[in-house]
This record gives sequence, structure tokens and C-alpha cells, in this order.
Amino acid sequence: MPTTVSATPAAVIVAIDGPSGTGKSSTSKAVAAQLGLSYLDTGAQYRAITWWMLSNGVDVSDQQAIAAAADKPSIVSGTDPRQPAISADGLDAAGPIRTQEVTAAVSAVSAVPEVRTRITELQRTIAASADGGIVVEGRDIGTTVLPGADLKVFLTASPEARAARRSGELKTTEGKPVTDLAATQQALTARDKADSSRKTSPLKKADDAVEVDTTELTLEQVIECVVTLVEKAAARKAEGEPVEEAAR
Ligand SMILES: Nc1ncnc2c1ncn2[C@@H]1O[C@H](COP(=O)(O)OP(=O)(O)O)[C@@H](O)[C@H]1O
Ligand SMILES: Nc1ccn([C@@H]2O[C@H](COP(=O)(O)OP(=O)(O)O)[C@@H](O)[C@H]2O)c(=O)n1
Repeated sequence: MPTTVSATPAAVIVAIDGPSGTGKSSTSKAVAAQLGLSYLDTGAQYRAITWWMLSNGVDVSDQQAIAAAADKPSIVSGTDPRQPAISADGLDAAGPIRTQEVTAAVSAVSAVPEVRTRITELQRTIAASADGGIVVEGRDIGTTVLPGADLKVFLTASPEARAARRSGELKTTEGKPVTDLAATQQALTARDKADSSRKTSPLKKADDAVEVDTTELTLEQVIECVVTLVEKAAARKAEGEPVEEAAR
């Protein structure tokens, strides 16, 4: 009998990776909401630990200081795609983690192995307890955090498109919008470089990930494309095909 995929597929584990501004968060939230899956923004976790360090006097230019503080804050993520939430030591971090100060420091903090070990454990625990399936987005989900994911998607887009998407969103520490497109693109490229060249778990497409170039696609088209990929992965999973096949 053919397998019918419903709007709430089997407990699929979906990894969505890619550089900044490719549409990971918007796509992951929408796909998870549409298919009744949980959602985890791993970038928000790295941003939250960075914010905590900046707020608690940790010198973020000192790797040893970062490593020594990595275990200290309690980082709690909500997994409802309609109400994503993030806190550090009980304080709502959703607003402060989006400031330029945090954005400028997050790549240095996230490159420290002790930070990655701590946050990766947290991510695996959350994914393992998402009984109904989950969409997890980040940089190293398909390669390191959840290498056995049922579907891996790697989103890309041109640096120009990514900077244009980002520039309207960024806020200075005073809450003013950042409008300098060239500066945004430069900061974005620098972060990509730092994230891709770090030793521990760099930003990288997993060999078995499906690459989607979103440069010329609307957000709606990207969402539709990923929903279809998830439904196919769920169908393969329901038919009992091996995980490696499910990601193709
Ligand atoms: N395909 C797209 N076309 C146009 N704008 C997009 C597209 N995908 C995402 N966006 C917009 O670009 C911005 C960055 O998207 P986001 O999902 O936060 O990217 P990421 O999580 O990869 O950094 C958001 O304002 C979002 O609405
Ligand atoms: N799985 C992940 C997710 C984010 N990160 C780090 O966290 C930063 C912020 O991630 P993000 O997803 O919020 O970034 P944006 O794409 O939203 O700008 C990245 O630049 C990486 O340094 C990471 O190292 N590994």
C-alpha cells in the first residue's frame, strides 16, 4: 500500500544549514509550523551565550576566559516555531541577542571548543526529546550535531542578496536601524569567513545535504521547496528506508 504523507509527517529530524541571510530562520520556522514540527534556532543559542558573556564581564577577545565561562549560564530555548524563545540565566534574550554588539562577537565565542561542546550537547538533548520531529537550523547541524538527520538542506544565496535581506533588519545598540548596505555585506562576509575557517565544526555543507540556492527565489518558493523535501523524507522514513537514503 502506498504511504500517504499527512500534514504532520513522521517524527522527522531536519537539519537546515547555511550562511547568514540565506533564509534559514524564516524557512525553518514556516516549515516547522506548517508541518507541526518543533523548531530549534541554534544561532540564537550561540548568540545568547555571547550576550551573557558580554553582560557578565567576560573578555570575548580572550579564548581562555570564554572557555572558562562556557559552562556557567543556563541557556533555555523554546521549540514552538510560532513563538521562538531564548533565555540566559532566566533573562529573556530574544531582543538583546540581535544587537550589532552580539553579532560582532558571536563568531569568536562560537569558535571556542568548550562553547561548542556545551551547546552541541544541549542541541542533541532538545532534538532527542522532540517526539513529533524537529527542524534544527544552524551552521553544523548536518555535519556535526545531527549527522543522522532524515533530511539535510544547505541554503545558499549571493552575498549581495544576503546583505540586502539583512540590512533592513539590523539594529545598533541604541536600537537605530543599520542602513549601510556595503558595511552590512562586509560584516556578513567576515562572519562567514570566521565561521567557515574555524577548526571545530566549521560552517560546511554535509556531503548528503540538498543544496538550495535562494538568490532568485521568493521566501514562499523556498518554503514550498523545503516542505516538499521534508514530506519526501518523511515518506521514505515511514517506508523504513535507511537514513542515508532519506537525505537524498
Ligand atoms: N528567499 C528570500 N527572498 C527574500 N527575502 C528573504 C528570503 N529568505 C529570507 N528572506 C528575508 O531575509 C531576512 C533574513 O532571513 P533569515 O531567515 O533570518 O536568514 P538566516 O536565518 O539564514 O540568517 C529576513 O528578513 C527574511 O524575511
Ligand atoms: N550551529 C551554529 C549556529 C550558529 N553559529 C554561530 O552563531 C552565529 C549566529 O548565528 P545566526 O544563525 O543567529 O546568524 P544569522 O544567520 O541569523 O545572522 C554564527 O555566525 C556562528 O558564529 C554556529 O557557530 N553554529
